[in-house]
Amino acid sequence: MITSTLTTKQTGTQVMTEMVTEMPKQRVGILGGTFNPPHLGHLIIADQVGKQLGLNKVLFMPNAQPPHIDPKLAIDPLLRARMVRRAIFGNPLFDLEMSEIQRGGKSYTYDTMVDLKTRHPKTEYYFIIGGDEVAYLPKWHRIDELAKIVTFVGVGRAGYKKQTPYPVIWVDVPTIDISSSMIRDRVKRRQSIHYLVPEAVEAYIKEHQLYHE
Ligand SMILES: Nc1ncnc2c1ncn2[C@@H]1O[C@H](COP(=O)(O)OP(=O)(O)OP(=O)(O)O)[C@@H](O)[C@H]1O
Ligand SMILES: O=C(O)c1ccc[n+]([C@@H]2O[C@H](COP(=O)([O-])O)[C@@H](O)[C@H]2O)c1
Repeated sequence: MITSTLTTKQTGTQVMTEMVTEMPKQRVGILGGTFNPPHLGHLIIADQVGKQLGLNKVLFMPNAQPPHIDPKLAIDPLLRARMVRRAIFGNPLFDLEMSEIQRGGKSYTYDTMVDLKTRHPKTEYYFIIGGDEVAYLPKWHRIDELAKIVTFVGVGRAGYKKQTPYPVIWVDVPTIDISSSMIRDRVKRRQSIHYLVPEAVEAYIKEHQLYHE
């Protein structure tokens, strides 16, 4: 905010006036996920949505504990976050958002978005979800309130239905049938995951012997 002193022409009196130089409104995408591990499907949807909607940033936000999945299936959040950091490295549109991991416990999106909106009230958030997940929105914690503070962005995924009682912006992205469960399964069976995950993630999985059982 810039405050300047002006002298008005008619009265000659000195008045303080505030020339408020507003920060331009930030439009930020959030790709929340378990990222167990991150794969090319995640990178493609985040990049496509960010560019097609002209967003300032897309934040990859690994959860601490996925709300509706058996937490035992997800490896340590810090390992998942490190893989995400490696996966997004070099793309200036992308950043890592650690607030769910820092908060710990079950990562309900409503709690996270209230926290982010409180810290960044002028930012508009676009919450990106795979088309398969859109069908489950009615089951999300405090979904009616969440729908008022974020805009949902749905992206195509094989076998999804575009039906939801909540407003969703649909963005067309090339369909890529890769999932984290498929990657885990391939590692377990000693099959190649090359070109399915970024090379740095492949190296990390190998180095730390992840998903071998
Ligand atoms: N190939 C894909 N195409 C479109 N959306 C995807 C794809 N993979 C993941 N997503 C979406 O990205 C978000 C985060 O996904 P998540 O980290 O749970 O990975 P996942 O591949 O769905 O994992 P899992 O196979 O373990 O369920 C979710 O909204 C999910 O629907
Ligand atoms: O808040 C909820 O009730 C809720 C229920 C299911 C999923 N989510 C969020 O949706 C994102 C994708 O979830 P997942 O399980 O596919 O990794 C992730 O950020 C989850 O925290 C959130």
